Amino acid sequence: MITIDEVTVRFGQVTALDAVSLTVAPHTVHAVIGPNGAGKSTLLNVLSGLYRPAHGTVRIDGTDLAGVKPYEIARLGVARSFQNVALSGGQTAMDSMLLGRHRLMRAGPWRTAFGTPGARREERAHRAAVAEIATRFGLDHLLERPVAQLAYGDRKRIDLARAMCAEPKVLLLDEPVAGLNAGETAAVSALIRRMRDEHDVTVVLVEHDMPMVMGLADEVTVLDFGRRIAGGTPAEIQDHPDVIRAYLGVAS
Ligand SMILES: Nc1ncnc2c1ncn2[C@@H]1O[C@H](COP(=O)(O)OP(=O)(O)OP(=O)(O)O)[C@@H](O)[C@H]1O
Repeated sequence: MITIDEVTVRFGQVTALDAVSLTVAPHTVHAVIGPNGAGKSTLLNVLSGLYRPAHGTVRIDGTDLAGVKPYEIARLGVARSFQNVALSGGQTAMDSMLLGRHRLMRAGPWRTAFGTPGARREERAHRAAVAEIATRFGLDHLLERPVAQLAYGDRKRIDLARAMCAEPKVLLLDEPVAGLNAGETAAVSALIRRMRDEHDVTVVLVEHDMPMVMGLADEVTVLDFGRRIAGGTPAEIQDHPDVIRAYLGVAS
């Protein structure tokens, strides 16, 4: 369970989040939507510990994130994908997904560099785990390909699989289908659904693609100018007058 209670984040004069409260139930997809600048990415950055709220508390399974460093939050089982696919050029999909397992690796850089038997064994185990996750998500044929040569949609799916390699409890997704065509969007939606249903992952999803959100999310929180203006199931929020007003850009 993620509990966000009265969280306020300011950047100088801008209040990016204004006393926002919401809860995310375990093993659900919770979408955060709203017009540009509403505070959606800021909310994800608060959950991953990148931004600190000026006020309010964030708890993940009861642990208050105040003062907890981003790498410690990752150790708690929080992984994220990025709006702009953060995969670097020459590495293969396998290399990239191995990075996703970083928090699970025990061998430090020295043991790995000297190639001790323990470190080699551990690396083999991690490679096997990556291959298994890739197979499960139908991406195994891409593992040896340099990421830079992959189609954009495949890169997005590899980035999601990389996040899954951390075996997260909570997955933060920032616009996972931005720039994808309808077929690729359906493939990513199916992947996220499986993460929730088969891997017990709790997903917080920021996304502008409304049909995708409406088809996938269990709950939706709507932000506008840093405030939470509505929340509920997709059916409950889609006819909400404040939500319609926010999207039409009419002052409420
Ligand atoms: N690091 C920062 N420094 C200064 N201002 C910021 C920073 N991050 C966000 N903001 C401001 O906070 C507000 C909320 O931004 P945020 O990126 O969270 O919105 P968003 O809903 O994710 O928008 P979009 O849909 O365009 O990505 C905006 O006014 C933005 O300019």
